[in-house]
Formats: sequence, structure tokens, C-alpha cells
Amino acid sequence: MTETIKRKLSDSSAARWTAMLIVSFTMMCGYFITDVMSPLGDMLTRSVVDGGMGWTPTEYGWFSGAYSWLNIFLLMLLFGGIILDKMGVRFTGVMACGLMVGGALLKAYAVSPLFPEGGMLFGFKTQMWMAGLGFAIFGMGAEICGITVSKVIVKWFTGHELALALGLQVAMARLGTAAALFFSPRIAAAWGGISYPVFFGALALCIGLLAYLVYCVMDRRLDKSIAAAQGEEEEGFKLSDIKFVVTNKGFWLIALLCLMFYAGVFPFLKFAAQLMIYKYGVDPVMAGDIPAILPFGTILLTPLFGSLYDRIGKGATLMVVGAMMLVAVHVLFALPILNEWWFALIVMVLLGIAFSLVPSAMWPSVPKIIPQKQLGTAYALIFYVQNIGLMCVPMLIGWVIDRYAKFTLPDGNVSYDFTAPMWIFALFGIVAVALAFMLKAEDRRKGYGLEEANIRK
Ligand SMILES: C[C@H](NC(=O)[C@@H](N)CCCCN)C(=O)O
Repeated sequence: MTETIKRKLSDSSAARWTAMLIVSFTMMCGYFITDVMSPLGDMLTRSVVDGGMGWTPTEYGWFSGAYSWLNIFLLMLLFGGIILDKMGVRFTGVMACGLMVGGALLKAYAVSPLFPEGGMLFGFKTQMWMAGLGFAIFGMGAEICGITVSKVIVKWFTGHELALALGLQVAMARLGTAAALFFSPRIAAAWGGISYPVFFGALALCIGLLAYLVYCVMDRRLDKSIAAAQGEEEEGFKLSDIKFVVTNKGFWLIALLCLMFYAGVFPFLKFAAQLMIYKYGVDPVMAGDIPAILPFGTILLTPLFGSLYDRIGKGATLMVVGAMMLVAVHVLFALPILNEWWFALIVMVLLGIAFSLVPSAMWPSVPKIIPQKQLGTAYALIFYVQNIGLMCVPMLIGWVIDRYAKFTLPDGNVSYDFTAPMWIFALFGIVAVALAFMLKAEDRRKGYGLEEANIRK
């Protein structure tokens, strides 16, 4: 009797790369909105007479951390992970996109002239609270979308070019960040308002939502082909899965490394434009251009390192090297040397390399530690831990700037000295290095295979 070997849709390379491109496009639009305000920090914190919005650095720090409010306090990321493992990627992805669009629109409204200015609540401007609420709703959608997209890629690429695909997805997301850093101040200056780049991003996100709906059709077909090839459905999520994940030491080392490493990158990006203006003398309209090098560099390097990991392994080593480079970068930014734009550019390129090494190895390492059935929960828990840093670090840095970095020049203008904030960022890097070494040792003990190639020969 001849047995027919049924192929899954994911065995077709055209189908899996198309799926990857579609979901990555949606994520890219999300990343645009995440950083759309980062190069506008100076505009927000300038006084109203100088054409700014008069926010304090502390308010700007709170607003930047608002991305994680609901994820942390309402445990939305954890619920998102459970919803993902229970309801699947189609329902969860569409829900997440809807939240992103709604949140982005609320944020744009809050910083537009339509919002009544002047109110105060708990010592902060109501405008900041409203923009923060929009950003918090958006952040909930963005993080749930992030874990969904990771799961989609693992679903299509396991046994194939997993790290390369995850690397390319991250690269496209970084393109969204780079576009935000580069275009946002230009759109705001050309159209005469901070809300315009945010409205533009919300529109792009609507297209991202439509793209995800197209992906849903592909996903349904993939599920049918999996059922035909395997003859049975995968077992669903159980609450005991959370216990399985949180009792795994390797999982905690990755989660804490993620917290510390990303605390030194994403929150830094929120203040990088101001660092360029006040330490390196860059013109405010071009202040986002040097930080934009960071995501641009990662666009090429993340897939490159991902493919290296796929073919020759060394995932834990890549994370150790990346974390060490993060420390070097922040120390160079902190030291009172070479306050020239070209030096800032070189250091930013180094940060781009570090920011490619760690993510390209970290995200494909999670499925080596946690089985696919619990992957949604595992990614959600890692993002949850990471969000603690994404919320607290901008608040801390904003407060440190207000308290220790702000000074008045002889001509009466306000200026900032970024030495203290940069040493704080370097400290996060040092802890990340220690964690990366511990993960490497744990891998040797438990045999997760982090140093092994991903592609099965
Ligand atoms: C893939 C990974 N994503 C995340 O870390 C998200 N939790 C945070 C997204 C914040 C966007 N500025 C990454 O981007 O490396």
C-alpha cells in the first residue's frame, strides 16, 4: 500500500515568506506609532512661548512609560498570552490591531489643538494623562500583537529558517522605528503640529489591520493543512502551563536579560534626540536622524546574525557580546569626550550592532527552552517582565533629568547635562552582561541547545 505524505502549507517557502511579510508589515506600523513622539521630546518640553507644549521632563517620562501601564497594572499582557494560546493567532491578532488603532487615535487627539489645554490632575497636565491613556491602550495592543506575530512566525518556520525569519520580522519593525525617528519631526514641522505624525501613523495602522485580515485567510489554510498532515489538533492551553513556564530557570534568565538589555535601548531612544541636541549640538529638526541610524543598522544586521544563528548556532555567545557592547556604548555617551555629531553617529552604529546581536539570538532561543504549546504564554511573560522596564525606566530618567540634569544658561535658556542618565543606562547593561553569562552557563548545564544551529540537517 502506498502512503501519501501530505505536505503542510508551511512547507512551501513562498507561502511561509508571504505570511512573514504580511504580519511583519502590521508590526512595522505599530513600531512607527511607538516611537512617533520620541524625536518630539524637545518640542513637548519646550515652553509654550518657545513654540513647545510646556511639558516637564518628568511628564514626558511618565507619558513615555505609559505604553506599559495597562500591560503591567491590569496584567493585560498575561491575559493576552492566555487569549493567544486559547483563541489562536487570528482572533488575538485582529483584537490587538483594533486596540492599537483606537489607542493611536486617542493619543493623536490628546496632542492636537482639539484637546482643551490648561487642566491639571494629580500635579500633571490632563493633556499628558489623556495622551498617556491613548498610548497605554495602544501599548496593550502593540505588545499582544508582538507575541502574536512571534507565535505566527514560530508556527510557520519551525524546522526551517526560524531565526532568519524572526530576525527579518524584527528588521521590518525597526524600519517602523527608523521612519518614526526620521519623518516625525519633519511631518510635525511641515504640517505645523505634533498630532499630525501620530494621525499619519494611525492611518498606516489601519492598513496594517487590513493586511492582518489577509493573513487570517492564510492561517486558516495552514491549520487545515496541518490537520490533514498530522490527523489531529494540537492540545490546547491549560493554566498549569504557566506553572511549567515560571518554574524554568532558563526562562527567568532570558526574561531578566530581556528586561535589562531592552531597558538600556528602548527608553534610551525616548531621550536620544534630546541627548543629540544638548550634548552633541545637533539641530532640533534633525535630532532624530542620528538615533534613526540605530534601527536602520539593525535592519541589515538582525537577519544576518539570525541567519548565522540558524546555520552555526552560538546563540548564548551572541547575547553575551551584544550585552557587553551595550555597556561600552552608554559609557562612551556618558564620558565628557568628543562632543561632536560624528562621534555620536559612530557610537550609535555600535549600539545598532549590539541591538542586532541580542534580539536575533534571544527570540529564537525561547522555543528551545519552552515547548511550542506554551510559547504564547512564555513570550507574554517575557514581554511582561520587559514592560516593567519600559514603564519605570523612562519615568526614572525623566525625573533624574528634571532633578539633576536641568540647568539654566547665563542667557536664561534651559539646557540639560545627560551624564547621570547615561550612567544609569550603562548600569542596566552591566546587569545584562552578568545575566547573559548565567544563561550561557545554564545552557551548558541543561543542554537547551542555545549554542547549536536551528536548521535541522
Ligand atoms: C521583538 C522585540 N519586541 C519587543 O521587545 C516588544 N515587547 C517591545 C516593543 C517596543 C517597541 N518599541 C523587539 O522589538 O526586539
